[in-house]
Formats: sequence, C-alpha cells, structure tokens
Amino acid sequence: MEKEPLFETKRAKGRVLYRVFAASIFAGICLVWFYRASHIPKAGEDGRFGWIGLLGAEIWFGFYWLLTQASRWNPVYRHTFKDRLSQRYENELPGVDVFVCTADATIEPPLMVINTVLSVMAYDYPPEKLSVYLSDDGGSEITYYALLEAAEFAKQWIPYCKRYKVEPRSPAAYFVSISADAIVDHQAKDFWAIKKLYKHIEKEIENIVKLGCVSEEVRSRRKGFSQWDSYSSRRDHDTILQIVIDGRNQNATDVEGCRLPTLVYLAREKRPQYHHNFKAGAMNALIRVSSNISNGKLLLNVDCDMYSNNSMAIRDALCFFMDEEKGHEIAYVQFPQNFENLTKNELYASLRVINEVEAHGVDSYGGPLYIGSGCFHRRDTLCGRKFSKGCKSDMKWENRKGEELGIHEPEESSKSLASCTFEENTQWGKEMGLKYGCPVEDIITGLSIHCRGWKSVNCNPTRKAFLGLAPTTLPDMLVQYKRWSEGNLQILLSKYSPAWYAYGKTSLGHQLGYLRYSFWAANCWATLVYSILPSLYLLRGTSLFPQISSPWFIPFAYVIIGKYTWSFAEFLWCGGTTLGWWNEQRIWLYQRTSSYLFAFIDTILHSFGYSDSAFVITAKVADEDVSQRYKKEILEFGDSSPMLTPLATLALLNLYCFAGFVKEAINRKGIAQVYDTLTLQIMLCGALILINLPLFQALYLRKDKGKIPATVTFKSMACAVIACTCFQFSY
Ligand SMILES: O=c1ccn([C@@H]2O[C@H](COP(=O)(O)OP(=O)(O)O[C@H]3O[C@H](CO)[C@@H](O)[C@H](O)[C@H]3O)[C@@H](O)[C@H]2O)c(=O)[nH]1
Ligand SMILES: [Mn+2]
Repeated sequence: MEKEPLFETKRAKGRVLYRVFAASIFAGICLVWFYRASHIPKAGEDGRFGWIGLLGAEIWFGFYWLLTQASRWNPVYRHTFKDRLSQRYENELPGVDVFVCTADATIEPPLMVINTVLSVMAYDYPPEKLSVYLSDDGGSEITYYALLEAAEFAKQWIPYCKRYKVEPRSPAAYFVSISADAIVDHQAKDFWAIKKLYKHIEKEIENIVKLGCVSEEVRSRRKGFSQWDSYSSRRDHDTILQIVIDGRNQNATDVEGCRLPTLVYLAREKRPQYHHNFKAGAMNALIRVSSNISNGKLLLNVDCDMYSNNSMAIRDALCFFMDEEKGHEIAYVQFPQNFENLTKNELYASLRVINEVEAHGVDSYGGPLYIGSGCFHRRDTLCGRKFSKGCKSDMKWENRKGEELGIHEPEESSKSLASCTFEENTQWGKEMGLKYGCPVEDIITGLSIHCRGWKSVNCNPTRKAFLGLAPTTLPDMLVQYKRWSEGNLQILLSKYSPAWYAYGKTSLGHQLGYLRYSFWAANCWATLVYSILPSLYLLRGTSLFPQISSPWFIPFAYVIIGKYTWSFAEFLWCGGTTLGWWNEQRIWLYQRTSSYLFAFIDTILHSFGYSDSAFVITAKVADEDVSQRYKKEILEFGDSSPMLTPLATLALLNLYCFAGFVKEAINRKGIAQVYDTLTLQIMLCGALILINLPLFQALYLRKDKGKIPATVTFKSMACAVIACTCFQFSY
C-alpha cells in the first residue's frame, strides 16, 4: 500500500483570473510601446530627447514587469502532516545541527544573540539529536560569557517550555508577549521563578556589556576564557572552540533530569593576511566543525536576530525531507524572513509581498531562493553533492561516528578545521559549502544547488517560524538593499548567471524568478528617467504623453491604474495596511533611486577591479531617541550618508518643477488648456511630491536629530536648482 504523503501542495485559487488580468495589462504595455515608438518627435523638435528617454524607460519597465509575472503565474502552498511524521519516524528522526551566526557584539547585542540560541535549543525535538553552534566572527568574550549564562539558564528554561508548551521560546520575546493575567494558577509559581531567573541573567549580562569586558574574577571562575589569552584583536586570533554543553554526556541534563542539546561556541581563526569571507566563511567553518562533533544530517542556519517563533519548525521541515515520494529531490526548505520590530504601517517596508506572494510563485518552478536565514539544508547537498535520480539519500538516524570519543578530543581535533589555512587548495567556497566572493552568498549558493538538479521548498506556516529585526533607520535600510541588489547583479554577471549558467539546468520560470532579483539594481535607470524627465519637461510646458482626449491616453491610464490597483489589493491581501502600502511606494522609490543606483555603479567598478564589495552588517540596536521616533513612524535620516543626496535632490527637483509650472500656468495660459496636454506629467510630478512630504519635513521643518543633515540639504538643493536652470535654458 502507498504511504500517505507527509506534505501536500495546493495551487492558488483564482490563477486563471489573474492570468487574464495580466494578459490585459500586457496588451496595454504593448500599446504604450507602440505609441511611444511611432510618435517620436523629429530631429530638432522639442521633447525628442525626453521622448526617447521615456521610450527606453517604458521598454525596461515592461520587460521587468514580465519578469515579475513568473513569480505570480502559478503560486503553490505547502501543508505538512506532522502527526504522520511522528507516527512513522519518531524514533528515527535525524540529527539536526543549528548554526547561529553573529559578528559584532556592539551592533548585535549578546543578550539578543543568546535569546536566539535559547529559542533554538528549546525546539520540540529529541535533545540528544539537536546541537546548537554559535559562530562568533566578533570573537567577543562578552558574547561567550553570555552563552555560558544561557547554558545555565537553559537547564530551567527548556523544561519550562516543554511543560507548558510555551511559544515563542525566546525568553525575551516570551516575557514581552505574555501578560501575567494569562498565566493559569498551576503555572504561576514556575512563571515567576523563571522570569526572575531570566531578569537576573539579563542584568548580569548587561553589567558586563556596560563594563566592556569580562572581569578577572569571572574569567577565572568559568571555563574556556583562557582561550582568549593569545587573542590580539577580532581580526587576529586563534580558533576559539568550546563545547559548552556536551550532549553526548549522559550527565548533561536539565533540572528535571532530561538530556540537553549540545551547545558549542566557535570563533574561527582570523588573521589579517587571510580573507575571512564574511558569513560564508563562518558557515563553512561551522559545517566542518559540526561534522566532527555532532554531524547532524540536517543543518539549520539562522542569523543571530532570527529567533525561533515556532517550536515545531524542525518537524515541518522534516515532513518535506522524509516524504517517501518526493523527499529525496529536496535540497533545502526555506522559511520566510519575518520581522518582529516592524511598525504597524511598515515605515521602511518589509518582505511582506516577497514572502506571501513571490516565494510561493517560484516554489512551483523549482523552489524558493536560499535567503540565508531560516533555512534547513541537507548537509551533503550543501557540501556539493549532485542530485541523481536513482539515489535516495536517507535522512533516517544513524548512530554518530564519534560517539565513543573522549569529551575533550573533538574540541582539539576540530580546531584545525576552523583555521585560516584549512581551505587552501580545497573546493571550500567554490564547489563545497557556501560560495565566496559575493555579498549575497546565500542566493548564489542556492542557485548552484538548483543548478545541480535539486529542488527546494517554501514553507510558510501560519505561526511564523522565525522572527528577526529589520533595520530601523533609512540609511541602514538603504545600505542593506544596496548589498542585496549589488550581490544579485554580481551573480548575473558571474559564471553562475541565472541567465546563462542556469539555462537548461533549471526551468525557464525558475530562471525568470531569479532574474527578477538579478535585475533589481538595473531598475535605477528607468526609475530615474521617469521621475526626472517628465517633470523637467513640465517646467518647459512640453508634453511627453498623449493628451487626455486622445484614445492613446487609454492604454496609459489602464496600465497605471490596473497595475497600482493590483499592487494595492495584493498588499492588503497579504495583511498590510493602506498606509503601509503608501509607505512601501516611497521606499520603492528610495531603494531604486539610491540603493540600486549605488549598487549598479559599484558593481561596474567591481567588475573592472576598482572597488571591493564588503558585507556591511545591519545594526540590530538603536539609540533610545531613534527607537522612539521609529515607533512613532517618523523617518530617520540621521547621518550624512551619500545615499541620501539622490533622494533629496530628486524630491526637490520635482518640487521646483511643479512650482515653476504652476507659476507659468497662472501667468500665461489658461489652466484648463494646459491641463489637457500635460495631465499625466502633472499627476506624476504631483505624486512624487506627495510621496516625498515626509522628506520635505525632514529637510526644512524638523529639529530632531533624525532630520536631514545640513550638508545633504545644501548639496541636494544645489543639484536640483542647477538641473532645473540648465534644463530650462538649454536649447
Ligand atoms: O562577517 C560576517 C558578517 C555577517 N555575519 C552574520 O550574518 C548575518 C546576517 O547579517 P545582517 O547584517 O543581519 O544582514 P541581513 O541583510 O539582515 O541578512 C540577510 O542577507 C544576508 C546576505 O546579504 C544573509 O547572509 C543573511 O542570512 C540574510 O538574513 C548576521 O547574523 C551576522 O552576524 C557573519 O557571521 N560574519
Ligand atoms: Mn539581519
């Protein structure tokens, strides 16, 4: 008899309706293209330059719109049957190694890091099969100290979570989420006790953080600190490796006598003369070190801010890997990245539409992209194994090899695996492990796995599996998107291009799904053209669009209204708010005209060998007044980052053009007549001003520290005035 599957896949309802709608929009786009191409002003006529510019931009927008259709054409939703999994395999569940990465104890506070660690240690999973590794690229004693505290606290926390089926299992998030009234009587005593204990370690850790170092007294009292004796800086030290809890030790138990998961601290060796390859380097060291200690068949990778919010997530993932029919094709299971600190109206936007729509779309063509955090991998595929049809790699539990080894041996024998020289003349960073040399090591690694014939799966349970921290200032967000778009563009130009390399190795829909991100950065040009040229021509009174009474006006109106109505409806359907959508449009503009622009230029420089792309770590903490403004949804400009100048220039340019046009219109022509020929330009320029209202406030009205710095104000005013004047008096 066939076994019932461990997961099922459902297609989205209303696909046909969407396809009809999309086809009609495409027809509109074609008409726009046709109109543009057939009405180009002759040489010498006014507006020829602008017209050609808009033609280019519209061709680009249409092309890019087509790319995004791949991720909407055929969405699928996955559902798992965890009860079947435990019935069939409860005693054969595989070992799971969880990797938490941190890199900087100041912008990634140790308390946050250990909350993530505790949340994954408390998974609903047999503890003797669970191992948690913390990779600390900061090599911070304070983080290590916090981990030791966490290990002690875990002895109470894990049994508490399991007894009361607590969610979420990050203590900080749990104590915030729960109100004391919700605690039922029999739980009350334990609740107050565990809360008191948590507050205590929180205080201890905060004290050490304030002090900035671990006192001699603590260092001598606790194990492992002597490894810092030879430490000279975070970029120059030996491998520091400590098995904080050895899960193989029968005596490593919690207060109730149950086994504890293994817990390991690793700061790989760093030397100034060796490139450390950022997170990819850390992950590869973790893969090797863990193979020597616990050697779990399944690897989970989370960022240090991404705590587990759903203690069943491992079981969800296993439903895919252990499915008898399809499991052997699946290389990784990716959960979406969700954020706990978003404001109600998502001031800096979020991954909402990507998570709820696009990830489900690419899932039907071969699977979601690997996005670094919240992803379960098979160890062997991440290490480079190719997919082959006949071969069914088995996830079932096998006794660990090193089981009989002494307790201190794995520490010593593993240290060399994390040394700088270990990877010399090996395939690590190339065909093995995560790939080096790309700011989005996750995407390029996932792509190469897909090209080796594997599938991946997008798992999006109702109770979010992971919650992390999104940037809380505009410059931080812009820098993050610069890294992402730059990385994706580099992949396009690399050997592993989704356009060429992936051809024939994965489906066309899948290639398009990847290309949608590869071309992120390239969007800057069309967006700049569209937000500058029509407004400049408005200032001169030159029309670049069909007038409102012309039939050619209809396709423009249809495409614009249709596209935006759809995007609005989609956003609400994904659970967003109206204002959230409006904010998203602003961020869309800012990303395209700043992050993507800088990313594009840097990628070009990079490919000629002029600049080196780095991994700028996103801050996970902010000053008190910055957080206050964030909570009130006030945009934070803050520093004089060069990335702010294009935004402000663009906003001011539109403001000047609009003002100039209104003045002209009142002085010279009747408003009504002007309105007919310039409708779309007036609306476009007006919309750009409306969306920038908070920016104008930050330029001229705000007094707080988050306003736009004076240097940026002067630079952008100068640029905008020069652009307008030159344009008005040219020809
Ligand atoms: O040299 C480094 C740099 C970063 N990290 C860690 O990498 C993670 C991601 O860094 P973050 O600054 O939070 O970047 P995000 O943009 O939020 O991360 C997303 O994008 C990255 C690729 O650009 C992926 O690596 C991440 O997994 C993905 O969540 C963090 O845990 C860092 O501690 C390291 O371990 N070593
Ligand atoms: Mn992050």
